[in-house]
Amino acid sequence: MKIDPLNASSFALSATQIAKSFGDTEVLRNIHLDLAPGEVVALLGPSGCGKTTLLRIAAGLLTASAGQMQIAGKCVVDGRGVNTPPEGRGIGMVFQDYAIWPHLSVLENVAFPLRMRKLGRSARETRARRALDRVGLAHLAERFPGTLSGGQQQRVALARAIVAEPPLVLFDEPLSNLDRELREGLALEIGTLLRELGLSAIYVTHDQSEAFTIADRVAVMLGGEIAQIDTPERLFASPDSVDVAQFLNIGALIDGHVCSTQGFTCSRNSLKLPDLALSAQEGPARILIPRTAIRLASDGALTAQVLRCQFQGDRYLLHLGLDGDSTRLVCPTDRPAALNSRIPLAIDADRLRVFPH
Ligand SMILES: Nc1ncnc2c1ncn2[C@@H]1O[C@H](COP(=O)(O)OP(=O)(O)OP(=O)(O)O)[C@@H](O)[C@H]1O
Repeated sequence: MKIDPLNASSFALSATQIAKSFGDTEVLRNIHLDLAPGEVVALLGPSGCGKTTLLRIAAGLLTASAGQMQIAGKCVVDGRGVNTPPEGRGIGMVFQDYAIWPHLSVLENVAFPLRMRKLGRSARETRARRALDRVGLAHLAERFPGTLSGGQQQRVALARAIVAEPPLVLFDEPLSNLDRELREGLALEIGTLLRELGLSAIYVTHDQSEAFTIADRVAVMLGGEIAQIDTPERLFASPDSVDVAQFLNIGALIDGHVCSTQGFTCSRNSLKLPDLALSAQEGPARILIPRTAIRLASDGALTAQVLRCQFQGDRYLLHLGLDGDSTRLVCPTDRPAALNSRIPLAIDADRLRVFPH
């Protein structure tokens, strides 16, 4: 059977050439983003790269300067004056500051979107209790938000965002006010819940591990553009650019030269990786040595000095200096190594990436 590719109207969200400027400052440029139904995409990037601006345009809280956007097949932005207000987009939203009403009980807060959709009282209550049950808060339905912890308040906001099972849920750094342990647990729960309910979502964060936990695909945003959008695994295995590799902190980046006879030679000629079957074209290049490409091996081709041995609870991270070069590498191991000791390293050539200059 022939499967039709998705067209714009079958996407949960489809954005084309979205741009945004504040005065003379261009903050977003040429944004293309398609979300399949049931897909979760994280917008990941450093502070100021435009993640929140893009999310606010999707929410209808900001007007795009150019471009088109459809949500569940409905045009909400067309760059010629159409800008459907938030309440007309039928989306769920979860913000960093929870944005739940202190004067309403937990149940009333969660039922609120259903009230806006004119559902009867008993249907509202049944669905709100079900949503609360899904986030593990059924027992707190009658309480008021002021009596809840930060993590519980964020679950209320989550229950409210999903209660109407909207075509799209938007998350703006929802966990950044919580401590690390709670953040990790809730990120897992949110990811599971979105998948169980088959909801589509855009999730803004600057936390890589949160993005990788929750999202099917991650859009790395740099300087107002989507630099790369891919699954977490592919982003790590095949970053499209030096900037993406640097932002994701995948490994060491070394300037040098690719030569068919000598392999890779660094610019000061002190680091040579002659045995690597590099398929890159000859010439000046930067090589990425991911941390996953390095392992301790008695027959390793390189020698390095242990500059620091960092205990991380379930493993050690060795900070290494390569012989005759200022390059620093990190290598995870399950055993500690003595400071300043010299250790042999093997490099998995298949995992190296070469970026020609
Ligand atoms: N209302 C505004 N007026 C002028 N500039 C703005 C406005 N809102 C955002 N900006 C600028 O747009 C850029 C992108 O901001 P945005 O909040 O989208 O970044 P972000 O990636 O979400 O950052 P963070 O992770 O710090 O929240 C920033 O340089 C910011 O100063």
